[in-house]
Amino acid sequence: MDSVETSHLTKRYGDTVAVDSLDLAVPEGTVYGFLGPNGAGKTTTMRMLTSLVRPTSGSATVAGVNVTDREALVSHIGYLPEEPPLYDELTAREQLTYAAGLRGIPEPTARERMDDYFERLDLADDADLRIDAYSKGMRQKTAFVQALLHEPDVLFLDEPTSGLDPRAARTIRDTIDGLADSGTTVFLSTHILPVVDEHADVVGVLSEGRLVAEGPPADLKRRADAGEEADDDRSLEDVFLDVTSEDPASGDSDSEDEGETATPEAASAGHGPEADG
Ligand SMILES: Nc1ncnc2c1ncn2[C@@H]1O[C@H](COP(=O)(O)OP(=O)(O)OP(=O)(O)O)[C@@H](O)[C@H]1O
Repeated sequence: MDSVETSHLTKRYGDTVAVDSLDLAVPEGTVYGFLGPNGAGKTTTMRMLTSLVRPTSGSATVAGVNVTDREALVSHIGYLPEEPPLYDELTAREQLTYAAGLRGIPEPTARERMDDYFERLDLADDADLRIDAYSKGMRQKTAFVQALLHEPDVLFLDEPTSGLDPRAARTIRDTIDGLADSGTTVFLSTHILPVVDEHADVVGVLSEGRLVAEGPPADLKRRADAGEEADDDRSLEDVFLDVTSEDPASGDSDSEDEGETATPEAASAGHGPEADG
């Protein structure tokens, strides 16, 4: 069974098709690098897969659970969104104890896991300070631990190393590798392509709501090479710019304009709360 399966998954906001008939099949224990220009539909996809917004049409299961069944889904998933929900008036330890309680994790277990992550992420000395005194990186570390404290089957991460110093970023990336080795599926959305290149088993590139390329990073680079003069230095960035530069799905893909990777409309993403989730 695949950990993440979607079939014609679609989300519309009025006239905007944020996600357009997406078909995914992500095997257990995979690190899936989810790429795409601003406004491509990555966040919307992850919000559907974590049951925060309802698909307009199509279907999806995560860890075998239909994403419309939020109650059944929550124990199987962890989500680190771009702007993590934390209570400023709590300390990191209080915040995580509270989150662990909601997930039904026994307190001694929660404490043990927390202390382990605090050590690894260099947060131990600050774990009893209020979050409103935290730097962006300290908040990010707290939210990362919150997303995985209950050892979910599938972990959705949106820019997990955002605001982190190099050592903490490395720890997070090592943690991702370790989780995948032990069978956790990690769905990783980031604009930092070298991270995806190094850690993802499979990469999917979304553009205007559609999946325009998918495969192991090495395959994508090799495939991209085939149409070019011999060039051993193709990077994932080159592939990304190629497949998102025009609308490849329409077959109209000869473009020189490397800088533009999304339509201006698609780039002006708004992330307001939604009534139908
Ligand atoms: N709540 C909403 N209401 C209306 N439109 C929305 C909403 N959320 C997203 N959209 C639109 O859906 C499209 C996809 O947005 P989404 O946030 O999923 O993109 P993204 O790939 O995560 O972008 P980024 O890389 O900038 O975070 C955009 O056109 C955006 O404006």
